Amino acid sequence: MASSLLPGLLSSTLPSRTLTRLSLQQFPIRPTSRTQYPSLRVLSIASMAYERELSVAKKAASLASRLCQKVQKALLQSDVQSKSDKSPVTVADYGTQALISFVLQREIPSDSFSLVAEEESGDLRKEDSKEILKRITELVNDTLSADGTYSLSLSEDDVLAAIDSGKSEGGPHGRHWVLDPIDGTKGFLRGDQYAIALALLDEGKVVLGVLACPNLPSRPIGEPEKHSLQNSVGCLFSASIGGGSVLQLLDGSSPTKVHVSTTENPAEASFFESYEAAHSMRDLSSSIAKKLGVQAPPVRIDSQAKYGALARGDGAIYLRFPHQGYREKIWDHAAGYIVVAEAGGVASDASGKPLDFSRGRYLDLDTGIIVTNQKLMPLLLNAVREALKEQSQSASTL
Ligand SMILES: Nc1ncnc2c1ncn2[C@@H]1O[C@H](COP(=O)(O)O)[C@@H](OP(=O)(O)O)[C@H]1O
Ligand SMILES: [Mg+2]
Ligand SMILES: [Mg+2]
Ligand SMILES: [Mg+2]
Repeated sequence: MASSLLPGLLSSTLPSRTLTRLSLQQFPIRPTSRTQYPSLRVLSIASMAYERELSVAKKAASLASRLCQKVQKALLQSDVQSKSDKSPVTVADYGTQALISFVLQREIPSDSFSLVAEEESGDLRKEDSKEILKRITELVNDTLSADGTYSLSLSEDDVLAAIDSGKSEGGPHGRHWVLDPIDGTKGFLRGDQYAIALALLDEGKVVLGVLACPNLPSRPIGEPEKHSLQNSVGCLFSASIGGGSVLQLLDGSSPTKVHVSTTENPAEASFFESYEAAHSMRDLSSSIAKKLGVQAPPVRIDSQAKYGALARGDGAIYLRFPHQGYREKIWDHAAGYIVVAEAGGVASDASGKPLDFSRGRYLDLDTGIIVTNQKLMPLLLNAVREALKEQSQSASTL
């Protein structure tokens, strides 16, 4: 588990000869009044089986959202790198992954710690990344010390090791944390929506999920602004299996249970899709929406904030149809999936098969992902089937 992270972590605080005999349990957590999350009411309505894991996941995601907000406020060009697949990655993606990996290992010590996460440290270990690594380490340490829970400081090696703890392959056995440190990095860079998405798999099933959406308004998307008090931003969705889905504000307001829209009438339903046109085929979504009789234009926002918004009923449908050849990763959906499922929604691939998170880092699925409420799902599946048939017919006549 934390073996790779632990020695470096402790090296600044302990004589090296003591390192082999120490475990993380020997460093008790010291909560302060500021870090006492308003978790009591949440825990009373959430499944007790994963109570501790859920509370740690919420704490980790909340801390990470502070780190991300700080970076988003003062985004510098030097904070952004381009990965080998040309997608952007920022100091906040790396910092969040290191921070959450550290908090999980520290607070839930386990010999079989496993984390399936998006980022890895390869680029940060290069000679020209020294400055960026220093900045990430400072960000992580500043966030930890501002919180007051931890009195130690991570070294650059600790940060690299914490990031690389996310290399697990996941799979159908045992427990695996699943993390997208910033989902919607493009939205984050634009100053729009993004989410910190953390879930836990147990024997191949998603058993809890936390979605921190620092820029998501507390009022429903699309609803006109009313009173200034209702205009706060920063939502924390959390769910554990059998415990329902809960929304609280990142500023710590009291939690409330959320439920997906109960509409049975597609004409009243609005649908979400990616803000980025390259991430989902818009002509296909629009053909599906038309067949269903959806009247409203699509609501386009980045990240798993779409799942959060759907879970509280802001819209009734989420359509995601990546271009051919794109393979969905489990961290792009695990947390959002359980937040919606526990709010009474259903998610499946385009052929109606449930999403299977037990097959490793990828979600191997048929064509796309669709999410809605129980009543609309059969209608939606019919519309998807017809639209896909038409799409393949028109492709074969070209
Ligand atoms: N061509 C593509 N098709 C579908 N999804 C893509 C994509 N390129 C990137 N993505 C994924 O889309 C995620 C963002 O989702 P959304 O479109 O809902 O905002 C990205 O997550 P990251 O931002 O974590 O890399 C990335 O994993
Ligand atoms: Mg990415
Ligand atoms: Mg993502
Ligand atoms: Mg990401």
